[in-house]
This record gives sequence, C-alpha cells and structure tokens, in this order.
Amino acid sequence: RNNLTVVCLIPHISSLSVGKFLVTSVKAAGHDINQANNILSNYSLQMEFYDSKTNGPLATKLLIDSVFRQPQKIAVIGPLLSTTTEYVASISKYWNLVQIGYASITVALDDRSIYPYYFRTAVTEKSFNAARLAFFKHFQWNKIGIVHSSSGAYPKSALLVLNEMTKANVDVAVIESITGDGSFALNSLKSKDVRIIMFFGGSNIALKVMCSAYHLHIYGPKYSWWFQGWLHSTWWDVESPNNNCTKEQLFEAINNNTFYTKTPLYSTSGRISISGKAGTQYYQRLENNLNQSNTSFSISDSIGTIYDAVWSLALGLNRTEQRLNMNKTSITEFDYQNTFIRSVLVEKLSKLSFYGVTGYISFLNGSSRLGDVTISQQQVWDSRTAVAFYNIQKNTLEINNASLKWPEGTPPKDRLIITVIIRTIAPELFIPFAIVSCLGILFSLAIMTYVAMKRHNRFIKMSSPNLNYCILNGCIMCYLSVVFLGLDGRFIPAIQRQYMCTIQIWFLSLGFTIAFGAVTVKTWRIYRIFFNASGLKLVVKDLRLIGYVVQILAIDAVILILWAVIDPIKTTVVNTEKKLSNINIEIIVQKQIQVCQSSHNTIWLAAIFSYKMLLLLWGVILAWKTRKIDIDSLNDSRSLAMTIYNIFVLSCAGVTINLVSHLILDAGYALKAGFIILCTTTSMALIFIPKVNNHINKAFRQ
Ligand SMILES: NCCCC(=O)O
Repeated sequence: RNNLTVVCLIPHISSLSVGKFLVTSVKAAGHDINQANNILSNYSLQMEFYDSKTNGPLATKLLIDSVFRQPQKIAVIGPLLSTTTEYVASISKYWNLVQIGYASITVALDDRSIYPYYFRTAVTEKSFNAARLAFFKHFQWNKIGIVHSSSGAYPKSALLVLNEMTKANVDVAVIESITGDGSFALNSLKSKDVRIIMFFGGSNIALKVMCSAYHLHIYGPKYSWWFQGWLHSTWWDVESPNNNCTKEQLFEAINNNTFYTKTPLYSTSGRISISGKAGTQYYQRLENNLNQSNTSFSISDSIGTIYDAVWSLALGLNRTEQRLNMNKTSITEFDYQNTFIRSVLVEKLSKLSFYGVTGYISFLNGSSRLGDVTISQQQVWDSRTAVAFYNIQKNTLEINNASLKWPEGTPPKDRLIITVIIRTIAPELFIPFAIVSCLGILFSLAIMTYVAMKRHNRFIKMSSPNLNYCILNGCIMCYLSVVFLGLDGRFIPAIQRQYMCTIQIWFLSLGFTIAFGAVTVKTWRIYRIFFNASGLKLVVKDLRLIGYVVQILAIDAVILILWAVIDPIKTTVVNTEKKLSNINIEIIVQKQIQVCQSSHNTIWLAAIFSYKMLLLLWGVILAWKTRKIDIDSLNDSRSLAMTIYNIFVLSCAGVTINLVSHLILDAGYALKAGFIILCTTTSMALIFIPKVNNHINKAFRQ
C-alpha cells in the first residue's frame, strides 16, 4: 500500500479537552478508512499532526515546514479557528493542496477567489443565523444590535448577519465594533434602546463586553444576548486581573440572559453513515476509547466534523484515483506543481455528497455546509440548557418552552411598546354644545314658521321675509357645523372623518355667507334708497337682492369646490404628549389627535377668510353709513347695523382662535363652537327679536 500523507492542524494536541479528542477522532477515521475495502484500497492514509494552537502565523509556519519535509503531502485538514484557517488557506493553494476544515464557521472562507481549494464539514454562520432569525421571528424581535470584535473573521460574520437580518426585515439598529472595554458600543446600544444583542468575538473580548454590560446595566429581563456556541460553557469563569468584574458579577449578567447557537455533536437520526456506523455509535466508541465519559465536550464540538472531514477527503481522493486510473495514472503522481490532479480532486470534492456521522454532507453549494442548529441558554453556573432546535432542511424551529427561562416570566420585548391613544373631544363638552346648537336650530325654525305665518303682516313684509328665510337658513347651517365639528374619531372612523371635516367647513362657510350676505344686501338696499343721488324714489326688489346673495354665494362655492378638487382635506394624526405608562414601565403612551388638513390648508383658509373679510368690511361700511336711518317702514336697519358690527367683531376673534387652537382639542372645540353659537345666536336675536317684539306689541295695541 502507498501512503497518502495528510497535514492535520489541531490546537493544543496535548490538552485532554481539545486536541486529544480531535486527534483520537482523526485516528478513528483514518483507521476506519484504511479498513474499508472499497475506499483507497491501494493506499494507506497517514496523518501528520501539528499543534497549531489558535495562532495563524504559527499554523502557517507549521504548514510550510511540513511541505518542505518529506514525504509528499496530499492535503491539509484544519485548523480549528476561522482566523487561523484564513492564514493557512490563503497559502496552501500555492502548493496545490486541497484543505478541509472541520471547525471554522465564518462565511469569509466561502470566498472562492481567495480560498479556491477550501472545503469544510463545519456548519457555518449561515445556518446559525437562520436559526437565530427563526427564534427572533418567533418572539417578534424585529429590532436588534450587533457588537463584534474588530479583528479576525468576526467583522465578516457580523456583516453576514447584518445582510441576512436586513433581508428578513429585521432592523439592525446598531452595528459596532468593540474598542477598549466595549462601553462605547454598549452605550450606543443603550441610547438606541436595543435589547436583543448579538456578539461576535472570542472569550477575552466577551469578558470585557459583559463586564461593561454589567456596569451599564445592559442585562436582565429586558435583554437577550446572543453568543457563538463554540465559546466554552464557562467562558466567563476565569480570573482576569484586567477585568473590572468578579465572576459572580459576570454570572449575574449572563445567567438566563445569554443564548448560544451550536450544531449537534453527531447525528441522532440513527441513520448509518458512510463509515458503517450511526452517529450515536460513533460517539459511544469515541467515549469508550478515551474512557472519559464524564468529560465536558464543550470545546471539542468538532469531534464529529473532523471525523467527517477525513472521510470527505478519502472519498474525494478515491474518486480522483478512479478518474486518474482511466488515464493510466494515479494520485501517487501528485506533487506540489501538479495542477491537474489537484483540479480533479477539487472537482470530485465539489460533487461529493454522503451521509456522515454529523449528518448529510455536500459541497455542492461551495464550501459552506448547512446543518441543524441547537439553541441553548445559560441557566446554571457551568452548563447550558438546550431550549430550541432548528431544522435547516425544513426551516422549522422547535422551541421547548418548558426549558426556556425568562427572569420575569415573559420574554423581553425588542423595544419599548408604544401604545397609541387617539384623543377625542370629551362627550361632556360635545353634548352640551350639540344640545345648544339643536336649540338654536329649533329657535331658527320657530322664527321661520312665525315669519311664514305672518308674512302678510305689514311689519314682517317690510323686513323682506324671503331674505329673512335666507338669514335663518344660514344660521341653521352654522349651528349644524357645530355638531359636525364635534363628530370626531369617537363617532366616525378616521377614513370617513375627512368627509365630515369637509362638510363642516362647507356648512360653516356657506351658512355664514348666506346669512351675512342676506343681512348685508338688506343694508345695501337701505343705503341705495337713502343715498340715491338722482332723488327719484327707488325700488329694490327682494328678487334682485336674492340674486346678489346667490352671486356672493357662488364665489364662496367656487373657492370651496376648487379646494375640494385640487387639494382635498385628509385626516392626519398628530402626536401630542408622550409619557411612560403608570401600569407598565415597558409601555409608552403616545397620545394623538386627528387633524383635518389639506396640503395647502393655510392658503385655502386664507382665501376663504379674505373673501369673507371683504364681505364683512363692505357690511361694516354700509352699516356705518346707514347708522342714523330710523324709518319705521325699513324697521330693521338699526338691528342690521348692530348685527354687522357684532358679526365683524366675533368673526375676527373666531378666525384668530381657529388659527391658534387646532391642536388644543377640547379647549379648541369649546372656543370654536362657542364663537359660532354666540355669533349666530346674537345675530339672529338682534335681527328677529325686535321684529317679533314690535309685531306682538303692535298686535296688542290694536
Ligand atoms: N468551532 C470553533 C471555531 C470558531 C471559528 O470559526 O473561529
């Protein structure tokens, strides 16, 4: 048999907990392959073990030393850490050496332009992230933060997570690399209220960060920290003179607060692997070999993947040999310049798929291997409890709720909950105003009925019943606008509220114009009659006056129609006060009010107000000019003048209030409704009460 020598880079070979397990596993794989009749039957796999520690430059030197020593090497297995692997895989290619990793999880090693002959049986960050994402989605955590070590492969892992999370609509509110004791990054998390935090880095940095988290109170029931599962289960349990925290303080920050993602050590499916053993059998054999059934496997997670890495290489070499035999050559021809054999081996490995002791293995999609993930939680001093299992093929997450521990009984929230309360006008305010408006309408109807009944009476006839109807109708519309003004979100859904706002403005504007227009044209008639330059007796008929009212109204209607068509009113929501809930400190109560607005609200209101001001000014001038006329036959001239002054003063005040009060809900409504009712009622009273009074007195005298 020819020997095929493989370089195995393994950290701390002499250490029982790490290297010895890995070496034993590699030897077991070599033994099983050499025993198998149908795999590399003319060859014997020989392993050259090197203790690369976790040191990239050292691992590189060990590889170079090995290459320059006999015998010829066929491939490299390892090393363990991603950072170390990046060193080795970036030079092994220059000797046409294929490299198979068993532990490195960074996706950076997927880059074929830098690491063209690198394969691995280790499940990579892609799977861990998919598991974390499924867990986050389950608990509706859609806002997270990432802190990572600034050196090694960690920034690339953080970047992958950032991309994947963003693609899945998770808001990565903070991504910070750690400098010093990490307090800068942690303050950034705190200032943005990030509670779900992912950490990428080695245990030394993790110690610093969790110590700062302890001092900054970024731990406890409101927080969930996520670490890479390969960290030792008691990574925080070390005396570190540089650290400002005791072990107890660190444990307080970590306990029930930290989660870890890891792949199962071996397949528990019971399916027989390529080696002829199921995952469980393989593990038991390894335990028996080492006679260490009580030893913690926490940092030798890769015992299964290293076994499968050796098998992958053997299967790839076997297929390469079959291919080379067709050309009457063999892998014994391989040397460091032999690009052909290397390319055949790379091709055969790329197409490989088999069932190993850690599950299904395939390099079809590049070097990243996908695999199932166990999520565990630190719940006691020296071990973690499995709380969820993620099946990568089915993309399903099984959560063991009974084993999950939440310090306050409920999972943390990813942010403060904002409860929105839409404030509406108090019913105790709206109802009285609505009642007064209805009484005003009844009063208007009563006067209208009286005027209609007595329309043939001289007094009533002289005051133009038709124009009086106009005034009263205008007043009814103004009263109705008070009711519409109060029909807010309490009564009407937000989407329909905009129509109510439009109707309210139309009623108020047109009602005002009809009523005030009628009052003004009546005053104008008095003016025309008494200031007639020709000296002839002048007759101005009601119909002509009504025609003027219609013309005044038409201008108003044109502005309102243009407003509704060009820039319709919409209901918008405006935030008012915001405060912490008295019941739950995790809840912020945000009060909002619905405001009816169009994009150019001010312009439209200015157009309407300006027009009405012109009308008012005209009315005031006429009222002033006719102030001394006290003729029985035109008996309401005085009260008309009073009415116009009254409307002018109250309208000016009303416009000012309208401009300043739109965000003061109850007070704003009270002021607006109060001014409309006051203005309407006093005008109506000034015009009609003297008329009715006079008429009743005269009737009594007769
Ligand atoms: N199994 C630990 C390796 C972690 C890393 O990729 O560096």
